[in-house]
Amino acid sequence: MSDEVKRGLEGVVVFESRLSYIDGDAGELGYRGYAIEDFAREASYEEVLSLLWNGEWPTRAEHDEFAARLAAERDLDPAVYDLIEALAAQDENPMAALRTVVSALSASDPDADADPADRETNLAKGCRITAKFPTALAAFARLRNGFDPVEPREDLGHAANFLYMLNGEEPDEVAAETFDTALVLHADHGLNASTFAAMVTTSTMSDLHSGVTSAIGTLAGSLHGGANQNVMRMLKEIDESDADPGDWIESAVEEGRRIPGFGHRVYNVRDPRAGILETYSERLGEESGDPRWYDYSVAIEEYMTEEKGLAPNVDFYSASMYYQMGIPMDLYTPIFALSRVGGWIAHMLEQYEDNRLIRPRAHYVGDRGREFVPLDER
Ligand SMILES: CC(=O)SCCNC(=O)CCNC(=O)[C@H](O)C(C)(C)COP(=O)(O)OP(=O)(O)OC[C@H]1O[C@@H](n2cnc3c(N)ncnc32)[C@H](O)[C@@H]1OP(=O)(O)O
Ligand SMILES: O=C([O-])CC(=O)C(=O)O
Repeated sequence: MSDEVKRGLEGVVVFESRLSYIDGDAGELGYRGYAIEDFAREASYEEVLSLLWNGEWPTRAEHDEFAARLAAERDLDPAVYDLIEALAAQDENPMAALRTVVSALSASDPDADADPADRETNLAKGCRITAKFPTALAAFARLRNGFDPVEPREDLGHAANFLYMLNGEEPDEVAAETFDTALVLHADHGLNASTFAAMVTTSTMSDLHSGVTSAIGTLAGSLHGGANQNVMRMLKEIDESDADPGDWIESAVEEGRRIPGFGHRVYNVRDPRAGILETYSERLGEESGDPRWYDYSVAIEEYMTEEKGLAPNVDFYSASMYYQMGIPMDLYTPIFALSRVGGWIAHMLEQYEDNRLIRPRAHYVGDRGREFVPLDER
């Protein structure tokens, strides 16, 4: 057994998967063999869920049936609303609130005690978790601002319904489609840290709610999903400084700051999702007549790419896009979770089919053979 330490498990291959294909040198990403550029603008999040969970794009009839099933699961138990109200009253961090709520959802799940590996039960549970996420997050966001939650509407798609519940008014078609594309692009990405956390949990034959709870906690950090809100905080900092964005970023890098939205463990080139999100950020700036946030982003990218050899990841342009859609900054990471929950569940479903406990080793470098001295003799 080798004691070579692979820090951060870099380059270690631990599973076979049929879910997402990533070529980090070519900047390519596909779900189940379909390149994201070919479907991201056209396929809905519901279609992508079907593709990830079942392996094929749904037919129209399958899609309508699945979308209706998902929409019918959006309601929350009154006890869950009470919990959300208590978390909002404490002004809890939204990712912590979402993590707590998902854990609590298992209490009212009809299949909570079922065999954790049963595929049909997990598809039903997965549907419920995915459907209830947006309702919980929108209710939390409204309650903390002193507004009543807005009941979900079954006649709206997943993306449009979230914006409706968040803002209390139905989004226009462009906003709904833009948000839907963001959900599609964030849905899966191989063995990223949060997916891996879910899979470590699953590997003990624990259940879906536990896996999703582990994953949310892992997505929250600033090196992973938490970077999107930090990108926007950086853009605001630049705006408030009145400095030229190129000069600002140069000083920040010289000070040794880690620039959110840049660098990636797998991509050595531009993340293909960034290119698509960039087009939305640019368009929103043009439409509002205030291209500032997009322009700052472009200036930062130019500097980071040319001077540091670091390219933007998915979190970079999603930030200015969400900001221009009027979404509060601290909801960007929970919104990432609203989408990625589909990928987490897909990987857990795949893993239950052929599970083995995940249990790596540490190379022990501490002392051995030390003599124990009882408490009162120390
Ligand atoms: C959805 C997602 O999770 S996408 C990633 C979101 N996270 C971010 O955007 C946070 C900023 N980026 C980063 O911190 C990193 O690029 C990560 C965590 C994404 C990838 O990290 P790793 O593969 O472990 O690379 P690591 O952290 O070892 O960095 C390698 C080198 O590049 C530098 N580097 C990497 N990213 C950045 C960055 N964003 N800003 C400045 N320097 C960076 C590191 O300082 C390091 O330099 P060194 O070798 O001189 O010390
Ligand atoms: O794959 C990763 O390490 C991070 C990432 O881009 C994602 O989770 O979407």
